[in-house]
Amino acid sequence: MVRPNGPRDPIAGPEHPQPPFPLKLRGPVIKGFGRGSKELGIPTANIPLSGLSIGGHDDLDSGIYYGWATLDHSTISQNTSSTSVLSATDDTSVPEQSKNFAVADLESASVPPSRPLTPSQVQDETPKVYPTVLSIGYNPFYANTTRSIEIHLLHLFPSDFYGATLSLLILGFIRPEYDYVDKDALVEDIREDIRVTQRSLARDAYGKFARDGWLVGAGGEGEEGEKEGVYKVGADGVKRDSAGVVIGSRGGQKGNVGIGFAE
Ligand SMILES: Cc1cc2nc3c(=O)[nH]c(=O)nc-3n(C[C@H](O)[C@H](O)[C@H](O)COP(=O)(O)O)c2cc1C
Ligand SMILES: Nc1ncnc2c1ncn2[C@@H]1O[C@H](COP(=O)(O)OP(=O)(O)O)[C@@H](O)[C@H]1O
Repeated sequence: MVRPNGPRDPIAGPEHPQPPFPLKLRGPVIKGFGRGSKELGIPTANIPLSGLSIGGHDDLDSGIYYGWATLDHSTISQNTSSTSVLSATDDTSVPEQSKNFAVADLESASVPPSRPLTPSQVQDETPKVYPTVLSIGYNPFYANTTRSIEIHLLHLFPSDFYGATLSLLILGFIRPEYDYVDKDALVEDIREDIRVTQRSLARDAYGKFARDGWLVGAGGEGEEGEKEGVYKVGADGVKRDSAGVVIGSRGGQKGNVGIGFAE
Protein backbone atom coordinates (compact mmCIF):
# COMPACT_ATOMS: atom_id res chain seq x y z
CA MET A 1 0.00 0.00 0.00
CA VAL A 2 1.37 3.44 -0.94
CA ARG A 3 1.54 5.87 1.97
CA PRO A 4 -1.64 7.97 2.14
CA ASN A 5 -1.16 11.76 2.14
CA GLY A 6 -2.00 13.78 5.20
CA PRO A 7 -0.84 14.49 8.74
CA ARG A 8 -0.13 11.76 11.29
CA ASP A 9 -1.39 11.29 14.86
CA PRO A 10 1.24 12.52 17.35
CA ILE A 11 0.54 9.64 19.78
CA ALA A 12 -0.38 6.01 19.08
CA GLY A 13 -2.73 3.84 21.15
CA PRO A 14 -5.15 4.44 24.04
CA GLU A 15 -4.23 5.78 27.53
CA HIS A 16 -3.62 2.22 28.78
CA PRO A 17 -2.22 -0.65 26.70
CA GLN A 18 -5.05 -2.93 25.52
CA PRO A 19 -4.88 -6.61 24.46
CA PRO A 20 -3.05 -8.11 22.63
CA PHE A 21 -0.46 -5.80 24.26
CA PRO A 22 1.89 -6.23 26.01
CA LEU A 23 3.48 -8.72 23.60
CA LYS A 24 6.75 -10.44 24.51
CA LEU A 25 9.50 -11.14 22.01
CA ARG A 26 13.04 -12.38 22.54
CA GLY A 27 15.87 -13.57 20.30
CA PRO A 28 19.52 -13.17 19.30
CA VAL A 29 20.43 -10.15 17.16
CA ILE A 30 21.17 -11.49 13.67
CA LYS A 31 22.38 -9.89 10.49
CA GLY A 32 19.77 -8.40 8.11
CA PHE A 33 20.15 -6.94 4.61
CA GLY A 34 22.60 -4.27 5.74
CA ARG A 35 20.47 -1.35 4.53
CA GLY A 36 19.38 0.16 7.84
CA SER A 37 22.46 2.13 8.73
CA LYS A 38 24.12 2.30 5.30
CA GLU A 39 21.14 3.47 3.24
CA LEU A 40 18.78 4.97 5.81
CA GLY A 41 21.03 6.08 8.68
CA ILE A 42 18.72 4.14 10.99
CA PRO A 43 20.23 0.83 12.17
CA THR A 44 17.68 -1.89 12.84
CA ALA A 45 18.57 -4.97 14.86
CA ASN A 46 16.96 -8.09 13.37
CA ILE A 47 15.87 -11.02 15.51
CA PRO A 48 14.61 -14.34 14.04
CA LEU A 49 10.89 -14.56 13.23
CA SER A 50 10.66 -17.35 15.79
CA GLY A 51 10.78 -14.53 18.37
CA LEU A 52 7.08 -14.02 17.61
CA SER A 53 6.23 -17.60 18.59
CA ILE A 54 6.88 -17.00 22.29
CA GLY A 55 3.31 -15.94 23.02
CA GLY A 56 1.87 -17.61 19.90
CA HIS A 57 1.86 -14.37 17.87
CA ASP A 58 3.26 -15.67 14.58
CA ASP A 59 0.24 -14.21 12.78
CA LEU A 60 0.64 -10.72 14.27
CA ASP A 61 -0.33 -8.06 11.69
CA SER A 62 2.59 -6.56 9.84
CA GLY A 63 3.23 -2.94 10.76
CA ILE A 64 5.13 -0.50 12.95
CA TYR A 65 5.01 -1.02 16.74
CA TYR A 66 6.62 0.54 19.83
CA GLY A 67 7.67 -0.61 23.29
CA TRP A 68 10.65 -1.19 25.59
CA ALA A 69 13.72 -3.38 25.02
CA THR A 70 16.83 -4.66 26.80
CA LEU A 71 20.04 -6.28 25.57
CA ASP A 72 21.91 -9.16 27.18
CA HIS A 73 25.48 -8.82 25.88
CA SER A 74 26.66 -12.01 27.59
CA THR A 75 25.39 -14.15 24.67
CA ILE A 76 27.47 -12.36 22.01
CA SER A 77 30.38 -14.79 21.97
CA GLN A 78 28.15 -17.85 21.72
CA ASN A 79 26.15 -16.40 18.78
CA THR A 80 29.01 -14.91 16.74
CA SER A 81 32.56 -15.72 15.74
CA SER A 82 35.34 -13.50 14.38
CA THR A 83 34.38 -14.38 10.80
CA SER A 84 30.64 -14.92 10.85
CA VAL A 85 27.45 -13.87 12.51
CA LEU A 86 23.99 -15.48 12.53
CA SER A 87 22.13 -14.11 9.54
CA ALA A 88 18.60 -13.68 8.19
CA THR A 89 20.14 -13.83 4.71
CA ASP A 90 22.72 -16.25 3.28
CA ASP A 91 25.57 -13.83 3.98
CA THR A 92 27.28 -14.51 7.30
CA SER A 93 30.32 -12.23 6.96
CA VAL A 94 30.95 -9.75 9.76
CA PRO A 95 29.08 -6.51 8.88
CA GLU A 96 30.61 -3.04 8.72
CA GLN A 97 30.15 -0.86 11.80
CA SER A 98 26.58 0.52 11.79
CA LYS A 99 25.83 4.24 11.51
CA ASN A 100 22.97 5.95 13.32
CA PHE A 101 22.03 9.41 12.09
CA ALA A 102 18.42 9.27 13.19
CA VAL A 103 18.11 9.79 16.90
CA ALA A 104 20.55 12.40 18.13
CA ASP A 105 18.70 15.37 16.70
CA LEU A 106 15.21 14.25 17.65
CA GLU A 107 15.20 14.67 21.40
CA SER A 108 13.12 17.33 23.13
CA ALA A 109 12.69 18.10 26.81
CA SER A 110 9.09 16.89 27.09
CA VAL A 111 9.58 13.31 25.96
CA PRO A 112 11.48 10.31 27.38
CA PRO A 113 15.14 10.65 26.50
CA SER A 114 16.93 8.23 24.24
CA ARG A 115 19.24 7.70 27.19
CA PRO A 116 18.36 4.34 28.68
CA LEU A 117 16.44 3.96 31.91
CA THR A 118 17.36 1.49 34.59
CA PRO A 119 14.25 -0.04 36.13
CA SER A 120 15.04 1.27 39.58
CA GLN A 121 16.77 4.44 38.35
CA VAL A 122 19.35 3.64 41.02
CA GLN A 123 21.94 1.12 39.97
CA ASP A 124 23.86 0.30 36.85
CA GLU A 125 23.88 -3.45 37.41
CA THR A 126 20.30 -3.76 36.21
CA PRO A 127 19.93 -3.90 32.41
CA LYS A 128 19.29 -0.65 30.58
CA VAL A 129 15.80 -0.36 29.19
CA TYR A 130 15.57 1.37 25.80
CA PRO A 131 12.57 3.06 24.17
CA THR A 132 12.11 1.09 20.97
CA VAL A 133 10.32 1.26 17.62
CA LEU A 134 10.10 -1.71 15.28
CA SER A 135 8.81 -2.85 11.95
CA ILE A 136 7.38 -6.34 11.42
CA GLY A 137 6.71 -7.33 7.82
CA TYR A 138 7.98 -7.44 4.25
CA ASN A 139 9.41 -3.90 3.90
CA PRO A 140 7.26 -3.09 0.83
CA PHE A 141 9.67 -0.30 -0.23
CA TYR A 142 12.32 -3.00 -0.72
CA ALA A 143 9.83 -5.70 -1.76
CA ASN A 144 11.38 -8.33 0.53
CA THR A 145 10.13 -11.86 -0.04
CA THR A 146 10.60 -12.91 3.58
CA ARG A 147 9.02 -11.38 6.69
CA SER A 148 11.42 -9.78 9.14
CA ILE A 149 11.50 -8.11 12.55
CA GLU A 150 13.52 -4.86 12.40
CA ILE A 151 14.11 -3.18 15.75
CA HIS A 152 15.47 0.33 16.26
CA LEU A 153 16.52 1.16 19.83
CA LEU A 154 16.31 4.90 20.58
CA HIS A 155 19.90 5.15 21.73
CA LEU A 156 23.31 5.90 20.24
CA PHE A 157 25.50 2.83 20.76
CA PRO A 158 29.29 2.96 20.53
CA SER A 159 29.38 -0.37 18.67
CA ASP A 160 27.24 -3.10 17.12
CA PHE A 161 25.76 -5.87 19.23
CA TYR A 162 25.23 -8.84 16.88
CA GLY A 163 24.69 -11.96 18.96
CA ALA A 164 23.30 -10.14 21.99
CA THR A 165 19.92 -11.41 23.21
CA LEU A 166 17.26 -8.77 22.69
CA SER A 167 14.13 -8.88 24.89
CA LEU A 168 11.22 -6.74 23.82
CA LEU A 169 7.87 -5.77 25.27
CA ILE A 170 5.60 -4.39 22.52
CA LEU A 171 2.96 -2.02 23.88
CA GLY A 172 1.26 -0.47 20.87
CA PHE A 173 0.67 -0.30 17.13
CA ILE A 174 1.64 2.85 15.22
CA ARG A 175 0.73 2.22 11.57
CA PRO A 176 0.81 -0.29 8.71
CA GLU A 177 3.91 -0.69 6.54
CA TYR A 178 3.82 1.41 3.38
CA ASP A 179 5.57 1.68 0.05
CA TYR A 180 7.11 5.11 -0.65
CA VAL A 181 7.86 7.28 -3.66
CA ASP A 182 11.50 7.47 -2.58
CA LYS A 183 13.95 6.71 0.23
CA ASP A 184 13.67 10.20 1.76
CA ALA A 185 9.93 9.76 2.26
CA LEU A 186 10.55 6.42 4.04
CA VAL A 187 13.21 7.98 6.29
CA GLU A 188 10.94 10.95 7.11
CA ASP A 189 8.16 8.58 8.22
CA ILE A 190 10.56 6.49 10.35
CA ARG A 191 11.78 9.66 12.04
CA GLU A 192 8.16 10.55 12.81
CA ASP A 193 7.67 6.98 14.16
CA ILE A 194 10.54 7.69 16.56
CA ARG A 195 8.83 10.87 17.79
CA VAL A 196 5.48 9.08 18.13
CA THR A 197 7.25 6.37 20.16
CA GLN A 198 8.82 8.92 22.51
CA ARG A 199 5.47 10.65 23.14
CA SER A 200 3.51 7.43 23.45
CA LEU A 201 5.90 5.87 25.99
CA ALA A 202 5.94 9.10 28.06
CA ARG A 203 2.49 8.21 29.41
CA ASP A 204 2.48 6.70 32.92
CA ALA A 205 0.60 3.56 31.96
CA TYR A 206 3.26 2.80 29.34
CA GLY A 207 6.28 3.95 31.32
CA LYS A 208 5.64 1.47 34.11
CA PHE A 209 6.19 -1.45 31.72
CA ALA A 210 9.88 -0.49 31.61
CA ARG A 211 10.06 -2.33 34.96
CA ASP A 212 8.48 -5.55 33.68
CA GLY A 213 10.37 -8.70 34.66
CA TRP A 214 10.37 -9.94 31.05
CA LEU A 215 12.93 -7.25 30.23
CA VAL A 216 15.39 -8.63 32.77
CA GLY A 217 15.21 -12.16 31.47
CA ALA A 218 12.13 -13.57 33.19
CA GLY A 219 10.36 -16.44 31.43
CA GLY A 220 6.95 -14.80 31.39
CA GLU A 221 4.01 -14.50 33.75
CA GLY A 222 2.82 -17.35 35.89
CA GLU A 223 6.10 -19.21 36.17
CA GLU A 224 6.11 -21.52 39.12
CA GLY A 225 7.94 -20.17 42.13
CA GLU A 226 8.78 -16.79 40.70
CA LYS A 227 7.30 -13.42 41.52
CA GLU A 228 8.99 -10.61 39.73
CA GLY A 229 9.21 -7.08 41.07
CA VAL A 230 11.41 -4.23 42.24
CA TYR A 231 13.26 -5.07 45.46
CA LYS A 232 15.51 -3.33 47.95
CA VAL A 233 17.95 -5.03 50.32
CA GLY A 234 17.73 -3.72 53.89
CA ALA A 235 20.36 -3.44 56.63
CA ASP A 236 19.42 -6.99 57.66
CA GLY A 237 20.30 -8.35 54.20
CA VAL A 238 16.64 -9.15 53.49
CA LYS A 239 15.02 -8.34 50.14
CA ARG A 240 11.73 -6.43 50.41
CA ASP A 241 9.43 -5.18 47.66
CA SER A 242 8.32 -1.54 47.30
CA ALA A 243 5.57 -2.11 49.89
CA GLY A 244 8.13 -3.41 52.42
CA VAL A 245 6.97 -7.01 52.08
CA VAL A 246 9.78 -9.55 52.47
CA ILE A 247 10.41 -11.37 49.19
CA GLY A 248 13.71 -13.07 49.95
CA SER A 249 16.55 -13.50 52.36
CA ARG A 250 19.55 -13.99 50.04
CA GLY A 251 19.70 -10.31 49.31
CA GLY A 252 23.38 -9.57 49.53
CA GLN A 253 24.64 -6.06 49.93
CA LYS A 254 22.75 -3.55 51.99
CA GLY A 255 21.15 -0.80 49.92
CA ASN A 256 21.10 -2.83 46.68
CA VAL A 257 18.07 -2.09 44.56
CA GLY A 258 17.04 -3.96 41.46
CA ILE A 259 14.52 -6.15 39.79
CA GLY A 260 14.36 -9.73 40.89
CA PHE A 261 12.30 -12.65 41.95
CA ALA A 262 10.85 -13.73 45.23
CA GLU A 263 12.84 -16.69 46.53
C1 LIG B 1 10.17 2.46 12.61
C2 LIG B 1 10.35 1.77 11.31
C3 LIG B 1 9.39 1.91 10.32
C4 LIG B 1 9.54 1.29 9.08
N1 LIG B 1 8.58 1.45 8.13
C5 LIG B 1 8.72 0.87 6.93
C6 LIG B 1 7.72 1.01 5.92
O1 LIG B 1 6.67 1.64 6.11
N2 LIG B 1 7.96 0.44 4.70
C7 LIG B 1 9.09 -0.29 4.44
O2 LIG B 1 9.23 -0.76 3.34
N3 LIG B 1 10.04 -0.49 5.40
C8 LIG B 1 9.87 0.08 6.63
N4 LIG B 1 10.83 -0.10 7.60
C9 LIG B 1 11.88 -1.09 7.38
C10 LIG B 1 13.12 -0.52 6.75
O3 LIG B 1 12.94 -0.47 5.36
C11 LIG B 1 14.19 -1.51 7.14
O4 LIG B 1 14.48 -1.31 8.50
C12 LIG B 1 15.40 -1.36 6.30
O5 LIG B 1 15.12 -1.96 5.07
C13 LIG B 1 16.65 -1.98 6.91
O6 LIG B 1 16.60 -3.35 6.86
P1 LIG B 1 17.87 -4.23 7.30
O7 LIG B 1 18.19 -3.91 8.72
O8 LIG B 1 17.41 -5.67 7.13
O9 LIG B 1 18.98 -3.90 6.39
C14 LIG B 1 10.69 0.51 8.83
C15 LIG B 1 11.67 0.36 9.84
C16 LIG B 1 11.50 0.97 11.06
C17 LIG B 1 12.55 0.79 12.12
N1 LIG C 1 20.23 2.17 17.93
C1 LIG C 1 20.36 0.96 17.35
N2 LIG C 1 19.27 0.19 17.14
C2 LIG C 1 19.40 -1.02 16.55
N3 LIG C 1 20.58 -1.55 16.17
C3 LIG C 1 21.70 -0.84 16.35
C4 LIG C 1 21.64 0.45 16.95
N4 LIG C 1 22.91 0.96 17.02
C5 LIG C 1 23.71 0.02 16.51
N5 LIG C 1 23.00 -1.07 16.10
C6 LIG C 1 23.63 -2.24 15.46
O1 LIG C 1 23.39 -2.11 14.07
C7 LIG C 1 22.87 -3.33 13.55
C8 LIG C 1 21.89 -3.04 12.43
O2 LIG C 1 22.49 -2.32 11.38
P1 LIG C 1 21.88 -2.46 9.93
O3 LIG C 1 22.66 -1.57 9.04
O4 LIG C 1 20.39 -2.28 9.97
O5 LIG C 1 22.28 -3.93 9.53
P2 LIG C 1 21.48 -5.32 9.44
O6 LIG C 1 20.85 -5.31 8.11
O7 LIG C 1 22.54 -6.36 9.61
O8 LIG C 1 20.45 -5.38 10.53
C9 LIG C 1 22.22 -4.03 14.71
O9 LIG C 1 22.19 -5.43 14.55
C10 LIG C 1 23.08 -3.60 15.89
O10 LIG C 1 24.15 -4.50 16.06
